[in-house]
Amino acid sequence: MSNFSSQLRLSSSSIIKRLKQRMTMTTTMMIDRRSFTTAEGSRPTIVHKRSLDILHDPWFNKGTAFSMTERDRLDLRGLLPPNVMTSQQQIDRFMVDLKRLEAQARDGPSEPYALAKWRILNRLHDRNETMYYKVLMDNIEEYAPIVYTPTVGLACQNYSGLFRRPRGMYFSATDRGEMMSMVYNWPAEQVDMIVVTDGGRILGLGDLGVQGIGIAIGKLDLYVAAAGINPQRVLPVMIDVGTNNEKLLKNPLYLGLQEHRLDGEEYLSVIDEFMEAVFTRWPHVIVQFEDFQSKWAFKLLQRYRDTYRMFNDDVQGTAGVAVAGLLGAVRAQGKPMIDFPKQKIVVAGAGSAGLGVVNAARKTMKRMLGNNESACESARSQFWVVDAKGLITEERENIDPDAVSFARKIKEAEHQGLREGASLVEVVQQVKPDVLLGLSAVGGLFSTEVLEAMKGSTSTRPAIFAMSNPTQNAECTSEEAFSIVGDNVVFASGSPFKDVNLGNGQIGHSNQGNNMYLFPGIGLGTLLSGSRIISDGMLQVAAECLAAYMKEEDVLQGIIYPSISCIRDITTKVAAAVVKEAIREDLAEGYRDMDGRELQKLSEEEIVAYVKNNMWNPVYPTLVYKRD
Ligand SMILES: NC(=O)C1=CN([C@@H]2O[C@H](COP(=O)(O)OP(=O)(O)OC[C@H]3O[C@@H](n4cnc5c(N)ncnc54)[C@H](O)[C@@H]3O)[C@@H](O)[C@H]2O)C=CC1
Ligand SMILES: CC(=O)C(=O)O
Ligand SMILES: [Mg+2]
Repeated sequence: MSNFSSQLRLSSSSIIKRLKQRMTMTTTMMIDRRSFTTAEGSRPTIVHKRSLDILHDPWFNKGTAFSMTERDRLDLRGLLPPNVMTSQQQIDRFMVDLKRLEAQARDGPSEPYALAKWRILNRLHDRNETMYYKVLMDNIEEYAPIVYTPTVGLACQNYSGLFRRPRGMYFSATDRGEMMSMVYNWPAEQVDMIVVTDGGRILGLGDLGVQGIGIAIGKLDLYVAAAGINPQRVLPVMIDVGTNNEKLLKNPLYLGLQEHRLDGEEYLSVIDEFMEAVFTRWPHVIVQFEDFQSKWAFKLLQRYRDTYRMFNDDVQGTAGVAVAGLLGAVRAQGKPMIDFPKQKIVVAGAGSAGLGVVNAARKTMKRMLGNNESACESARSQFWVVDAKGLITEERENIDPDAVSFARKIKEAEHQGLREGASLVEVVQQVKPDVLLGLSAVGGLFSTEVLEAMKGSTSTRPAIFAMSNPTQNAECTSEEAFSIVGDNVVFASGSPFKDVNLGNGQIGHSNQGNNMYLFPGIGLGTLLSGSRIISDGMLQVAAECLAAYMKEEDVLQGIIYPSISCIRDITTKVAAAVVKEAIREDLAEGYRDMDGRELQKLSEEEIVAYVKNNMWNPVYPTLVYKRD
């Protein structure tokens, strides 16, 4: 270590102090009409509106929590009931209303009940963002399944009916040639994070067209809650290129373009124009691609990843989360992670998610085996990929070009007693895998027969990952996995399931294996590092960080993912790991007044402090009016 860097370490607490000061200064300097302070809530925010305009602006509205002096300052006196409430009293009042719904739902949780909760939360989101995120963050275990999977799926399916107030931006095929100017219609001067979808494949629910904007909103809710991205700097985007969903095409109340999806070069030109427009207005923004059909997911990722700050959550986020879970499943067997390359893995589903997972898991095995040719071959031979047509081998006719490198050699298949197109149950029976992982979007695909076949697994602790969303699309339930395969199973699913009571005081743990554990940290880490691209290395360290987060004693009990209540903590760590890797790869150009060179000087501890200090918290700032 150089003298300089050891001195740096010695004085790390003073540097953290310096960091804090600098970041406070940055906040002050950057105050614009839309920004407001975060942690302390004491620094005033300048607003350029008053009276009812303030009450109708969810970015600034505090409702009954406006103090009397603020009511005077902002011409609000008389426009609100006189009793000034604390933010906690406001939340208590809101929760009484929400919980009343629970008491009325005598049949227990049901879809209409979940959707009613979504509507109540959505209305709060429209009225008062600070309070909305406070409620969400304080009750994340209860409300993540409402604003995110599974209920967000239901909300998307019903979006044309549920739509009240717009949120986010809509770019459509009819806006070609206009995007560069219309992007300036968005009121925020600064946008850090965009989640964009074309609605082509929303969760496992298929083509939902324009209604898919709900998933972009739900993902960004997690960016705010988990990563502390300022809600005034997130932008959900729907690119409406039409829909091939016949029901929507015929529905007179559908809100999107009622024409078939654009394809080929026409489609690409729309997405190209959108990317150029948003990166022209906000050169530092990060764009997360979400729920595109697989045929576009891979193509667009290849097209943009070396030029723009973007990633595909379904391909790359899911891959990292799955790899972390697969490593956990090895540890749950009492084995070291380095034994991962010995695992036999059957994957059902060869779309953006399934192939993304196999690709990343193979790379991890290869690295563990020494990264040479034989390591590559060895890693390849551990995976068996099955799609709607059965086992994928080199004999597959008209094989999807994205799946070619995952096809088994016909000799290998025969050696295993299998053939092209063998059914999932046959593959499981013959391979006797350690892990059965589903990303097929087919609810119940892991039938009793398939799960019975998993009893033949050569693992001491077979793992079942039913990762498809939402709940009804999960390949099996946790109850089915434990009751059919056995108490020793390691279980994970994309949408949450309850733990299973195994009797004798034992619990079968239901883990949630969802990309929500990575995408917020990948986004935040990229933002704060100022990396121009999102490298494989940055994604890799994110996955490793998630894997390392789990403690040995938990993993041995079959707990391979953290509880969602830790999501802010895990996101902080993932983001710090991503920043560190971007610095190591010399990609980090810095963020605001923390330039690349300053970043290079930070110790690990300082990087974590830097991340934490840049996370937004739901605290009402003091508002001060100034004329435009
Ligand atoms: N847990 C998580 O974090 C994530 C879960 N997902 C879920 O993964 C699912 C798939 O997403 P994509 O790959 O983008 O969709 P996709 O539609 O591109 O792929 C589905 C794949 O499943 C295959 N399949 C269909 N029927 C099958 C059957 N009977 N047996 C075996 N395979 C079958 C299809 O041939 C295709 O290869 C969705 O339900 C999505 O919600 C996606 C991303 C993240
Ligand atoms: C979780 C997610 O990204 C999906 O199901 O598509
Ligand atoms: Mg997705």
